Amino acid sequence: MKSNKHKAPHTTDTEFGGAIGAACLIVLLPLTVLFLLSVCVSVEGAVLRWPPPLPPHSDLYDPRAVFIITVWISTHILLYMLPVGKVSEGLVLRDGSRLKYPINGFHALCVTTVLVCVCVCVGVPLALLYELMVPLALCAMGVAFLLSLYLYARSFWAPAHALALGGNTGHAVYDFFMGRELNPRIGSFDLKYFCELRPGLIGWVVLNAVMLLKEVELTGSPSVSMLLVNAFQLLYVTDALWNEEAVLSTMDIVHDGFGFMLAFGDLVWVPFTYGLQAAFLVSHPHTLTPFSALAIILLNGIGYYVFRKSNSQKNQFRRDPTHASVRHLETIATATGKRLLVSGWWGFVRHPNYLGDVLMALAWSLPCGFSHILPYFYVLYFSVLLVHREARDERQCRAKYGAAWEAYCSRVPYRIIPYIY
Ligand SMILES: NC(=O)C1=CN([C@@H]2O[C@H](COP(=O)(O)OP(=O)(O)OC[C@H]3O[C@@H](n4cnc5c(N)ncnc54)[C@H](OP(=O)(O)O)[C@@H]3O)[C@@H](O)[C@H]2O)C=CC1
Ligand SMILES: CC(C)CCC[C@@H](C)[C@H]1CC=C2C3=C(CC[C@@]21C)[C@@]1(C)CC[C@H](O)C(C)(C)[C@@H]1CC3
Repeated sequence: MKSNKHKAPHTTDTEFGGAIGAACLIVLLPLTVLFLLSVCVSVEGAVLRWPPPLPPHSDLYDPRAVFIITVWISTHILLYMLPVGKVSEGLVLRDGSRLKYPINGFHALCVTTVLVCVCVCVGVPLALLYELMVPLALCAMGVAFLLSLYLYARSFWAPAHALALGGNTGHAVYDFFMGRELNPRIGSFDLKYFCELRPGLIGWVVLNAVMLLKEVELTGSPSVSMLLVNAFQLLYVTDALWNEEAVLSTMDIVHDGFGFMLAFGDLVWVPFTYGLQAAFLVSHPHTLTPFSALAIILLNGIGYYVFRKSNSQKNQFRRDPTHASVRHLETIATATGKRLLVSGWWGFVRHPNYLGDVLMALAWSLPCGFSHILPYFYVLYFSVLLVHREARDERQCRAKYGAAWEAYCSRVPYRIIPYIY
């Protein structure tokens, strides 16, 4: 083992309640997924019922789930490695180098869509996956745990400059959770980038389609609520993969190490909790009036518009501040040489992209009605995640930009919601 002891970044600030918080999350996150899935398919759908309707032991493991997860991940590894689409460079790393990333996630989504359609046409019983949700989630958890152990172990062989600034306290549990290595790669295969956008994100919309097929099997036709949830979330995932290059400048890729938090988040949390609304609608049908359907479509449209426009404006500005679409915007200089936007979307609130995202999250829950809290899990969790993320980003920007950041905050006082927060 190489000794990086003297050069490796040593983290002293911790998040998520430090080692104890991380240990609790490592146990609680998988239990939460199992709990949510079990409540979701139960007839009551009541989160407060005690004891919760947990599945019997015999329903936890199914060899078919192991087979499906293996085929799924292998297919996406193959699609990632296909020499299709362009290759883009990430941001400059601490050692001055830039990594190369394949931009072919949208192709992977298209191929997956074709494969799903073929399966439906030739009569593969995809709706069966509804009954396999718990074993599938458990199997994905196994993959996330094994991957995290591998990532933690291999990080001790990584050079000091390849370690993340945030996951190196020396405390094993905390570092395992946060991730020690920034961009772990096997050859040119980037494990974090692959997991962030492929198996989990695409898996989420495929599971949504499974819920739709299950509803059709049970009732003969899809409900408007189910169609809306599927369409909204498909739009979100398609957008992420269409704008795949933009993910290269997100906090997860640029700042966070790859450890249990992201491995579990990408491979389990996203596919098995982000689509709970569709799973809920299978066992709790809800009929929307045309007026409420239109109002929900409008809300999702506004959310998407704010999310996309603000993200694109910042990405364009960071790529080329002289571009015609951004050069008229007012900015302030920072000591780093980078400028901060203080007009346009980023002069409205400090995180307009979060505002748009949370409006969409609400629009994804409303098609399920107001009889249960469960379909609102995503919007509640997501609000907490964004408030926490905003605070992390604020800390990093204050450290990076100092007085210029203070000036930005006094020019744009609200963080996410104008006049409220
Ligand atoms: N669905 C989900 O589960 C999740 C979705 N998301 C979404 O991902 C997207 C990306 O979010 P995230 O990575 O958190 O962060 P952002 O895209 O909001 O990026 C924050 C960075 O933008 C730059 N920045 C901030 N203010 C300005 C300004 N005024 N002018 C120019 N640059 C500025 C700073 O970086 P620098 O100056 O170094 O360029 C800052 O660190 C969001 O739309 C979010 O909603 C995020 C998390 C989870
Ligand atoms: C389980 C933990 C408590 C939390 C894990 C958080 C992760 C699930 C999220 C952290 C940042 C994410 C992003 C997206 C998905 C969720 C995670 C991985 C994202 C890929 C969704 C689609 C968007 O368009 C995006 C901007 C590309 C997102 C990037 C951040």
